[in-house]
Amino acid sequence: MGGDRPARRRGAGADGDGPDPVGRRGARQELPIGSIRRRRHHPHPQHHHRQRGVQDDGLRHGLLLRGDRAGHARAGAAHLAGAGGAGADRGGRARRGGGGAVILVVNTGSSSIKVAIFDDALQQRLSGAADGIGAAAGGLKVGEVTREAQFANHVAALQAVLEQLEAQGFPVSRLRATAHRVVHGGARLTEPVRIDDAVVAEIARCNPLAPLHNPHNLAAINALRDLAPDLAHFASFDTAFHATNPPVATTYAVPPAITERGIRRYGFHGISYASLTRALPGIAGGTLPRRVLAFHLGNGASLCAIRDGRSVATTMGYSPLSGLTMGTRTGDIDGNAVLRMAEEDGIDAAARLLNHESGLTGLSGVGPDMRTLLGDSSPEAAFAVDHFCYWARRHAGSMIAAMEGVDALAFTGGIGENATTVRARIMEGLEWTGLVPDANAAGAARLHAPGSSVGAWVVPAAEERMIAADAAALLDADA
Ligand SMILES: Nc1ncnc2c1ncn2[C@@H]1O[C@H](COP(=O)(O)OP(=O)(O)O)[C@@H](O)[C@H]1O
Ligand SMILES: CC(=O)OP(=O)(O)O
Ligand SMILES: [Mg+2]
Repeated sequence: MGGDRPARRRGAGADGDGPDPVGRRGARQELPIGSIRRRRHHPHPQHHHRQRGVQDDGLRHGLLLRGDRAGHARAGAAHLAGAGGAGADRGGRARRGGGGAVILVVNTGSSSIKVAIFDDALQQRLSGAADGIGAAAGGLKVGEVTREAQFANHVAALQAVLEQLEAQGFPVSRLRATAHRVVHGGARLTEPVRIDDAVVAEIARCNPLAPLHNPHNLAAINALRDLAPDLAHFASFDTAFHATNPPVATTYAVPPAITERGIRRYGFHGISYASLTRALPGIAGGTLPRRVLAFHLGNGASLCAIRDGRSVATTMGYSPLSGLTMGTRTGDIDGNAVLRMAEEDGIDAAARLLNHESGLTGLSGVGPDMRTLLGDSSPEAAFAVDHFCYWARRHAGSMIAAMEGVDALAFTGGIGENATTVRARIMEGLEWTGLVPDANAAGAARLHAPGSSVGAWVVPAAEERMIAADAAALLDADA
């Protein structure tokens, strides 16, 4: 899957460009419908009371959906009728994308939106991504169509993606449901859910806990709920897989009154870990190893100790800031150091520094992109890569202790799937576990030598398929 991802441009790193690090802005982005036809026009009384609290990048352009719903629905329909575009009618002409209703999965990251279309058999029919959102240079790739683009904000990027999906046979009118990755579900949203106003409010409540992610997740959810109010919309949560962590793992050593305020460890990348747990037996052959140490190494990076298929410990905590060194995030840092920065530089500057200007970017002065760093000859870039590998190994020791040993390692995410030298350096540091790494060639799924007492595997990230499966299960339960 990593191979499908559009190349990231220097300076357009995943985490570095979000302009609102503490998620304080209240206004919402709105989706200019342009040529996109709303699925059905059906004014919704509750709709006007929906929780907002979504980031607004400050730009409003084109036709705003909420300005004149009926008018735009008519304009959109007229445009489609005139254009005779692929998939312009629900039951009639053959569409380029083939027949049948589909699920649209939306994975909104800090500077990218990945989408995928799944049919009833959960076969992926089309995938796409817009990246470099908010940066000077971005890109759009949907199916075989690729172009350079500049996206001022997530809603503009979503619109471009939807237009391309429509052009390739998957208009909004053909959707059975939309299904979203939501990074932070807090303590209450611990299973996939159908989105209603209460769910939106709860997600918005978690915005300050995942400032690089939740506001963008909500922007996409609100835009699609506006566009297709009658459609079923679902959310799967990155935090949910870790709901099985014991209290001793999730509780910070603070008085209970603080914990009750929600200040505890949650953990993230859970959709990726859930999907890895399902996929590993098929890749490794046999049943799921009893103790799996999973490495999700992307722009955000974390580890998860998975015992008997359940998360028992993970490196991220209250927010996706802690644990490993990341593209732009510090990973673990002493609370008193944070207080000092807040005191001397102000809270906003400290939040920006911790979330956007640190990690590989801060250490190297080059940027967050591992591929770029590996090709950079400066000592700073080399030190940033050293730091990443060293802390991945150190945290690995902690995860192994939490599950009292390890039977298999599994690497996923853009770095985990593709950066062979990074993987090799992490594995070299774990040979004390009984792991004997193999040649570790690019493209290999098996990374351990014959006779190694610990397995090591590459598991392509399949978050989108997992989210589609969650939504399909809820649709079936409703039927
Ligand atoms: N061939 C490669 N070699 C080294 N690093 C790579 C390669 N392909 C992707 N990456 C790295 O993967 C990271 C992005 O991971 P990804 O999982 O796509 O991020 P996101 O968190 O945005 O989903 C970047 O640091 C990128 O440089
Ligand atoms: C939770 C998180 O860090 O996500 P991402 O890797 O997409 O930034
Ligand atoms: Mg990711």
